[in-house]
Amino acid sequence: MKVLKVLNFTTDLMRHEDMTQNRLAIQTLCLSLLLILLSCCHSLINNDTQTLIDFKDTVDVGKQLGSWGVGDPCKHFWKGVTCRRSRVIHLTLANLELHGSAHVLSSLDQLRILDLTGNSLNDSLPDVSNWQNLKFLYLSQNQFSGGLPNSTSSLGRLLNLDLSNNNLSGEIPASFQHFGHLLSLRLENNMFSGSIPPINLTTLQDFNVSGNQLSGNIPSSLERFGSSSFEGNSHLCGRPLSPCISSPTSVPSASSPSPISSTPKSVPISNKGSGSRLSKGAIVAIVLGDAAAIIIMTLLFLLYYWKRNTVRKPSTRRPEEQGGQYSLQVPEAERSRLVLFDGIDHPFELEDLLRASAEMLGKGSFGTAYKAVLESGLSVAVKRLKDVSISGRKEFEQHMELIGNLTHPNLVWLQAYCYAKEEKLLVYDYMPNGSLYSLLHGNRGPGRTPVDWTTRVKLALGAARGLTYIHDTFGSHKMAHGNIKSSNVLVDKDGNPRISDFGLALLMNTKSTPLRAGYRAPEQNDSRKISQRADVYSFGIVLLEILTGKAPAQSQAQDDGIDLPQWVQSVVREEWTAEVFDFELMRYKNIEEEMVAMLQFAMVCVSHSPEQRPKMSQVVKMIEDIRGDQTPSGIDSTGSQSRSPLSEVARSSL
Ligand SMILES: Nc1ncnc2c1ncn2[C@@H]1O[C@H](COP(=O)(O)OP(=O)(O)OP(=O)(O)O)[C@@H](O)[C@H]1O
Repeated sequence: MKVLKVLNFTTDLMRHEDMTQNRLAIQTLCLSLLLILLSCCHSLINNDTQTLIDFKDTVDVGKQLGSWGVGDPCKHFWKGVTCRRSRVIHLTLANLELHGSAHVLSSLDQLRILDLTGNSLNDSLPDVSNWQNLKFLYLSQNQFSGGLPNSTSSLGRLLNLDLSNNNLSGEIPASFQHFGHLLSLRLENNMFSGSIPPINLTTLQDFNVSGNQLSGNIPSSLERFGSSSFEGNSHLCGRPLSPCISSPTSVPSASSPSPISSTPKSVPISNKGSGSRLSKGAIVAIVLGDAAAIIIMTLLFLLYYWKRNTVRKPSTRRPEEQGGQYSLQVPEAERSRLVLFDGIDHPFELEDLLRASAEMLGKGSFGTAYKAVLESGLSVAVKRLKDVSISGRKEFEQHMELIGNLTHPNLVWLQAYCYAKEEKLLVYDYMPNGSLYSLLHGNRGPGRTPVDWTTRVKLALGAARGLTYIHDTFGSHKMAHGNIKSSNVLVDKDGNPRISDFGLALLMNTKSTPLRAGYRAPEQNDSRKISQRADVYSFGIVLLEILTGKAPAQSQAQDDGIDLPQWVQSVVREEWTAEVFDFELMRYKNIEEEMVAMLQFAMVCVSHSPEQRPKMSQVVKMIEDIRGDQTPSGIDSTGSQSRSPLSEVARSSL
């Protein structure tokens, strides 16, 4: 109706000859278009909001979603809800005693992550046909029943699927074979029956169908997963379980072959009885056709290489040799390779990046970072990677998908990436306010602006939330950041902290951390293996930096910094505890207790034994508790340093 009205209006408009009337009409037309646009957006926002409210009404028996219902979920805090461009993209509601059907969620068509783990949701699984953008689906430890929905094939972009520990039944759909990005498929402890379809995905790292009612041969493509992935299915056989035994008495069914005798029938090469042999003419035609196709392909191939080598020879000089200029080596043929992630406010192309004015920000463990200002005025940070350990394009792209889907407000978002033979570029949001490292340790001389306690707590809390999000999102994979340090906590234009460089430690070398000595957990000194517990250790060091104002050692030699946990312990033992805190903090009144509480917890984070360290979610809770609702503390005009109660409380905890 609205569109018709606009069309009629446009026709009317053309009949007007008077200029003033025309102008008036154009203004009204723009206004009506704007109104239509606004009403569309409004109805979209309302749809997601209404869906969430309906879901709460259906399942929130334990009243755990108290924050839901006030205002807009994308503008106000609704527990577990993350939005992008006013649409709900993440819904993470694990362990909240939710009970009932989740069907209503099927209309959230922009979801990237849905985590309903550990509730008591029942009924059949929701229709998934709208979830085409979904990357992570965690529905384990509920009471979902029935078969997988017919629309499962819509989930082709999934990275992780966990339906374990439910009452699901029916067959495992063969469409999983087409989930080209799937990293983890967990279906254990359900009632799935029939045979396992021949899923052959090179991407798959984690697979479990144990504790079901599956039967028949284990497909050879899945043998590489250990026996624990298949145990508890009494009719399943073949490697890595015991071999299938042939028996003349068995009669296997088509859909669920028995472990006894499952030799596939051979397909006849020529069907002699049917009289459908090819004629001589047909054979000659096929041979000629094939030959022509091969010749054409060879010519195209030669043409491509001739063009590549004569028309455009990419420079092989590094930018350093070119006087530090920003010059990227992306051959013409590979320029379409810039992949932008969904929801970018100002899309751009590789050409825009190549034309942009740029300055070097610095060199890190993974390569060189530049600030690039595009002609549109947009500033981005471009990271030019060196020594990428992942060599294949596909693997690189999958890794980027993983990183690019993390969109927590306390992470530096990856906007785009480019994979070319000579160049691997990552494009991030540009953070104009430096890093926590530069705020704490930069320019300690005259003219320095001190960082007050409220700001320090805000930065610590935001960074902890960002890291918790990384750990929670990849909980089942035990993925970690691997390079937590104050220079990787950047500050955005609004003064909010954002963790940078997530996923790079995994990209450069799947086993080791690039961490500098002062941030490295004791167990990493030998193995260098990254883990969530080691991240907590590194985060503990960041907390100690915030409290003491001192920088940790950057190298084993330790001539450029100190072993922070050791230093704190030695200071506290010598009873001049107030000295442990940054002298800049001493002018703020009434913060001693908060600082001491934070110090105690930071020291638990840097416990020698990984098991004694808290989880990041506990760190967040601790910082939230420390601050409570207190308003920023005022400056003590006397500047006096308080020793009590620091000495007693802090010493007793260390
Ligand atoms: N998104 C960004 N916005 C603004 N500045 C950035 C951004 N990413 C990196 N930088 C800055 O670029 C410089 C180099 O950063 P880079 O991350 O490459 O190395 P690093 O953090 O010093 O060390 P590492 O590689 O071990 O993390 C640093 O000064 C950093 O603050």
